[in-house]
Amino acid sequence: MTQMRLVVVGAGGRMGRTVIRAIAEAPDLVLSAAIDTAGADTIGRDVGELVGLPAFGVPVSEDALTAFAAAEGVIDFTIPQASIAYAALAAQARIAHVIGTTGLSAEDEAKIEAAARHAPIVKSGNMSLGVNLLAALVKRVARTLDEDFDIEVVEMHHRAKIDAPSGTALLLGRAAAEGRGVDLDTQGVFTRHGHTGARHPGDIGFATLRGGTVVGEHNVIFAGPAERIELAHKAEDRGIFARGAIAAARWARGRKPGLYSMADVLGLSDI
Ligand SMILES: NC(=O)C1=CN([C@@H]2O[C@H](COP(=O)(O)OP(=O)(O)OC[C@H]3O[C@@H](n4cnc5c(N)ncnc54)[C@H](OP(=O)(O)O)[C@@H]3O)[C@@H](O)[C@H]2O)C=CC1
Ligand SMILES: O=C(O)C1=N[C@H](C(=O)O)C[C@H](O)C1
Repeated sequence: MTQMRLVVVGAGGRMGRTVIRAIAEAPDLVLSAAIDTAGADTIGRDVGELVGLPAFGVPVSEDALTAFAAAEGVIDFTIPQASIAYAALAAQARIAHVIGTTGLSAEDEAKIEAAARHAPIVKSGNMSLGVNLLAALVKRVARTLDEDFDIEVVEMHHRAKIDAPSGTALLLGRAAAEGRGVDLDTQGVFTRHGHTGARHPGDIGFATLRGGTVVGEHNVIFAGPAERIELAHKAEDRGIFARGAIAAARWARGRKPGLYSMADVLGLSDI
């Protein structure tokens, strides 16, 4: 098979740079373009130089339309507004779109679902193997335990993160809700402050910590009578997300239109 031509959007971001470095190491992939925000100071710079590698001969561009027309896939860790615009463009170009961006609203999700009618989209709040395996375990444990076990999701990320709770915390909360057979939209508790009253049975609580350079830590606690089960994941390097996104792009190459998850990519959907 020929090398897969990939576009990275959000090229100058923490994840964009990590994905570019990971693509440079993969002999079956070629970075055909790197896109950043229009007017950003990265525009025009050589992509290799941007990520601390020898020059690629590919300048960072703001022209996504031309880039998508000449590619088979796009990897996107940006912001919600950008991801929905790129989903429409990727749908037009009929190329695979891997979306790692978090903090999407219900309206954004609906737009992505609409785009997925025309091209394959793999979207996940966490692209790592470890977290997706953890989600399967959380679902399994939640299926076994009843409301005597209170479920709480605790996450910590670096100080620059702009959304809360994290996409991963929501993914894990959803796995717990699914395992228990309840709806996260009605059972989720996202803030506690002041005189809250006692915890309601069946609540799924979320707690958010921000600080320093923490890549991403998640802990799902099942707190029962006189015992507690904790399932945790600690990300030590953003490379785990980049490798997952690349695996998703390879998996989505030539696949029929649809909205897929990392559980589909990793073969974990039936757990
Ligand atoms: N699913 C997963 O596994 C993971 C998801 N994430 C998520 O990915 C997203 C990005 O994270 P991170 O890399 O840390 O954030 P950064 O802020 O470092 O990077 C985001 C990049 O997107 C760029 N950007 C914004 N708008 C556009 C646009 N219209 N076109 C092209 N580029 C654009 C920004 O440029 P500028 O600053 O110039 O506007 C910035 O360079 C977040 O939502 C995060 O939660 C992160 C890690 C793993
Ligand atoms: O913003 C980040 O950094 C991360 N975001 C994702 C999330 O919101 O869960 C994934 C990872 O934890 C890092």
